[in-house]
Amino acid sequence: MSSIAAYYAGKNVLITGATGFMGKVLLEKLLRSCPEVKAIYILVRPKAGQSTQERTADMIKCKLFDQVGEDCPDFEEKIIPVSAELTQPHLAISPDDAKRLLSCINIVFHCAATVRFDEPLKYALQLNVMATQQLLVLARQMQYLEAFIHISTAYANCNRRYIEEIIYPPPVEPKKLIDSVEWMDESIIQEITPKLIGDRPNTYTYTKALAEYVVQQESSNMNIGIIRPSIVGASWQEPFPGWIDNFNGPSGLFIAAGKGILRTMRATNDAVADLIPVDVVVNLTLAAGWYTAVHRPKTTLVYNCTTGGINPFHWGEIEYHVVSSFKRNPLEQAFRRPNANITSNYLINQYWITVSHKAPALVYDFYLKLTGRKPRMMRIFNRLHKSMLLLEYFSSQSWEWTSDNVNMLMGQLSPEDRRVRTFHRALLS
Ligand SMILES: CCCCCCCC/C=C/CCCCCCCC(=O)SCCNC(=O)CCNC(=O)[C@H](O)C(C)(C)COP(=O)(O)OP(=O)(O)OC[C@H]1O[C@@H](n2cnc3c(N)ncnc32)[C@H](O)[C@@H]1OP(=O)(O)O
Ligand SMILES: NC(=O)C1=CN([C@@H]2O[C@H](COP(=O)(O)OP(=O)(O)OC[C@H]3O[C@@H](n4cnc5c(N)ncnc54)[C@H](OP(=O)(O)O)[C@@H]3O)[C@@H](O)[C@H]2O)C=CC1
Repeated sequence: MSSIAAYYAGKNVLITGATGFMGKVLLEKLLRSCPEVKAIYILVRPKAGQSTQERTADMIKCKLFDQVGEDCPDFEEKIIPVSAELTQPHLAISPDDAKRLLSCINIVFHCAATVRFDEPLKYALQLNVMATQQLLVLARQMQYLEAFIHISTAYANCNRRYIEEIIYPPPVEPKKLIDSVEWMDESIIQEITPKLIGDRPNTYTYTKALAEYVVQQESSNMNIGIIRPSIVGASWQEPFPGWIDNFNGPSGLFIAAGKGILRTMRATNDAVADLIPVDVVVNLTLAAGWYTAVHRPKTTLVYNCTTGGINPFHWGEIEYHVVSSFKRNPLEQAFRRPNANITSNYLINQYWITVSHKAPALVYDFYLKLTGRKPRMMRIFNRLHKSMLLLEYFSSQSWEWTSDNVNMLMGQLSPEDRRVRTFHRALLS
């Protein structure tokens, strides 16, 4: 058994955000690669009329868990759903559940967050910063806690071009901001948000930067690790290639291009597209949990989980591969044949948006109306244009991240672990 799997044997793990894209993959990999893990507690909020238990039961039916179902048929018994709502006081965890968590948890992986770029600042603060503070309060009381791993983003400091594996001073003292927004009317907060976030593009990156600072300041004597993934895409190898369950980041735009809807997008051809497969991120995350608990670094280590510095890929190449892949494997019910082009020129992009997005949408909606059907194309294009506007910031420029801690972590792995947990070699190939 690899030393990482040996470490997690007999341990009780807590995951927040386990129903999310990355959280699911983390849960699955832990169950499959560390079969001796004792229990995995997952904080799951009731949602859309489903209880915590019902949501969990539904979640593990998804294809992602097929492999672990074959390898470890009783894996479900290791998953212990705990009802929580991270924006509520004490995370809305019942006193009994809290007592149980305090008495047994050895490692925490904090994945839960709002990743929306257009999230109102107050909510983004509540979930990405205040919930993290609440979780740290809980973690500090855990009698047997060995490591607390916080999932941040490589773009938390995207207002810098060169980003080291350190926690930068926050744009504002989080407590001051939290106290101010407590009493402010939503409309006032909305008014001042652009000024507050300053040279960051959205409330997401802003609050993720604040969260890192809070983790550093409020972790007292806990062993902390911070993971900063860049743009997380579909799985590369595990449990099978190509698994993803959302339209976030470029994924939605790739689909829109494959459906022949997206024909033009503002991006810079030679800007680095720092995409990283979700299974590679999860392998690094589990390795960091092991390293933090076993080697107990004196300071909080930050891991820039990025690819641009190791095996750079560019948006111009993405354009080529996305279009050629969908030409070879066309999507069903495509609106048109895939033929997307990126351009860094605003006017050219606006021209193509008019000619190859809006005009065809109007014509097609007119045809739908004529044939007694509900027009829908313009609505789809408006939603797509909103996504594109929010994502352009990230596809029009490049960043450089150091990766000394990631390299160090790789160096600590045994040959067996390197085989089981590719998070570096994969990027070199
Ligand atoms: C040849 C092609 C070339 C392409 C070039 C690509 C360049 C693009 C580069 C991109 C870089 C990305 C950099 C990310 C860096 C940071 C990473 C991280 O750290 S965190 C993760 C990132 N977070 C996000 O990606 C959230 C971004 N998304 C949002 O904030 C929202 O989705 C938003 C504001 C864009 C839209 O919000 P709404 O409210 O209008 O829509 P909603 O509620 O999200 O979704 C409504 C429905 O539309 C689908 N949808 C959402 N986005 C879509 C999309 N882009 N394409 C298609 N469908 C989409 C959803 O699945 C949903 O479907 P239902 O109603 O549930 O059935
Ligand atoms: N995807 C990416 O490209 C990247 C993601 N990250 C980071 O990785 C982490 C996970 O991201 P990702 O998996 O993409 O995000 P998702 O949006 O897929 O998942 C978010 C998770 O947080 C949970 N959550 C949200 N609000 C609450 C709440 N109020 N109470 C309890 N749980 C809640 C969601 O639960 P529910 O199912 O109930 O909504 C879900 O499990 C985040 O911290 C993000 O910043 C970093 C870099 C890139």
